[in-house]
Amino acid sequence: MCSLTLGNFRSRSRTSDAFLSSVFSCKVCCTHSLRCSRRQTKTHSLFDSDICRIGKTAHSRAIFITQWKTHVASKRLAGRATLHWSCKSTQVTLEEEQQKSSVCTLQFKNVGLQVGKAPIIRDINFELFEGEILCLLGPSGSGKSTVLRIAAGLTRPTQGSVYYRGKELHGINEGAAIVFQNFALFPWLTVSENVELGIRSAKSKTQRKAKAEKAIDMIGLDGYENAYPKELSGGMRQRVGFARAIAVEPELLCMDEPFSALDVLTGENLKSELIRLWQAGEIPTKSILIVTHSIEEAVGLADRIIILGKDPGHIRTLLRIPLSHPRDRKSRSFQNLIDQVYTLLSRPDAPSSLKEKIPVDVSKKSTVASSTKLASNEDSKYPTLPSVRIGSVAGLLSFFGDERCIDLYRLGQRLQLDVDDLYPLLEAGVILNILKVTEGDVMLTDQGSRFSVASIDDKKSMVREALLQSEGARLIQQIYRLLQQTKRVHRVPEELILDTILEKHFSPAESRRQLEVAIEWGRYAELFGYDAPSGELFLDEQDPKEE
Ligand SMILES: Nc1ncnc2c1ncn2[C@@H]1O[C@H](COP(=O)(O)OP(=O)(O)OP(=O)(O)O)[C@@H](O)[C@H]1O
Repeated sequence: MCSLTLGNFRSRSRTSDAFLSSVFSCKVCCTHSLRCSRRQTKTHSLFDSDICRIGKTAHSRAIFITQWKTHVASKRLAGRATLHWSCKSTQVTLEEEQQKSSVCTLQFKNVGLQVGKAPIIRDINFELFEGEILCLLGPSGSGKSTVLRIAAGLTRPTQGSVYYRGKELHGINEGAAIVFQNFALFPWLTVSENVELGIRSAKSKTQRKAKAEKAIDMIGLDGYENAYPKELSGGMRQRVGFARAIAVEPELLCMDEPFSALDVLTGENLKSELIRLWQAGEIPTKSILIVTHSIEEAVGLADRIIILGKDPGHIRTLLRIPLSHPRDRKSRSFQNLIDQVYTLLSRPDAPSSLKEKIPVDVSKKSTVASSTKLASNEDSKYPTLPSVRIGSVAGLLSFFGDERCIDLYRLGQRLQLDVDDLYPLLEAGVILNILKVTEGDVMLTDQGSRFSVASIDDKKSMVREALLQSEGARLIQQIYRLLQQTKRVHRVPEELILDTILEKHFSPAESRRQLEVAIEWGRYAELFGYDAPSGELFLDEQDPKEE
């Protein structure tokens, strides 16, 4: 038994849920009723199975539903089938509750990756179905590219399994092709040669050439076959990247921020062409997995969005986008989804490792050495410090003007910042107790209101207090405590902090980044200083030049 859900209809007719239920003889949930009548529903023989030919009127959609139900029943598809469409849309989006079709292309089961001692991702579970575009969205460092690389078989997970078309993946995924953010073209090869490079399925050179030519034509690069990458604009180079991926006729197309290196208009153009090729079935691709850090891009493209959190990378939530293509970005439903995703992304994770609170001295001048040993918190992961300057967070407050509360999306627009840039600023604001993020809104806390009008000295002492108390700043607290514990000199080489604290929790690159942020924040708060020539951190009560 399947059930159909009709979503987002304006309530404007006499037709009730009960009526639809009787017509379709299966469970029908209507959020609103649909204009149709018995006479109209009886004309269902007019229906053509081609979805594109569904009319714009409500009754032709109703006919479609009838047919869809029959279709679902005849195919004996498992699970709940769901039919969605938006009241403003002229087309129908068809989805089953969890999938577009019941054929699973890719499956991640409890997938994790650990590099050395550093966990990169953990417990990644999801399925990607035929006919589906799945977006991986999340802050920097949440493991989006890692998941994509694992799907393409370029990285081998250290935990769990990946299945491609039901078979466990070992090595390169032969059914997948990948499009990279930075195009990854060979500069010494022509467009044709770059595209031909990946085609392994061809039996002869002629066949390989023909496949490359077809992909080049399809992606609008004809005339440029003999050009070298340096002769092409960024947009054209990425077209070569797409052509190279399409030429291998992949069933799974993996894309790692493919539009982010392009200017907005070029990116939009390429995106809409890709969607057109995909919808028209001109490319053999069955499923698309795409990494982005742009909410608008994710909502604009995806059927489902996986929102990832970090420390280590994990799935926070999975969201369905019940909109048809082409999507109207100005529509209320589109904007609502953007708000929803913003909210989900900006709601801080509550890392389990933060349950224990470290006792610290709130007073900067305190010389009482904590009896807590350095090792006491070694095993619990430090929350990642967002890589932003305190000055930028302070600057953010000026965009509030007289308001205490601003919608996240509006704030992003006001600042002209994408989520990847806005998110760390908000995270820092929360750590510093000057911002609060709830349900799609950013609010100034009382402390935030005081901070925005405070003198520089007062700002510093507010930051100092927040850093010593906030659970999100445990790394800074640990460094501060270590410096206090170091007898007399109160100096510690940065290498020691990297070795004993950071590299147990982060990759080497991230460790270095975390150290830089900790130094920048610690300096601002006058908790500790950094002597670049010796590479040592020292308690701020000491001036290194005096020694
Ligand atoms: N092979 C590796 N060795 C060490 N660290 C790694 C490795 N692969 C990934 N990392 C680290 O894992 C984290 C996640 O990386 P990944 O590139 O997957 O994240 P992302 O969400 O795609 O980030 P971005 O949006 O910045 O590209 C990063 O901190 C990265 O430095």
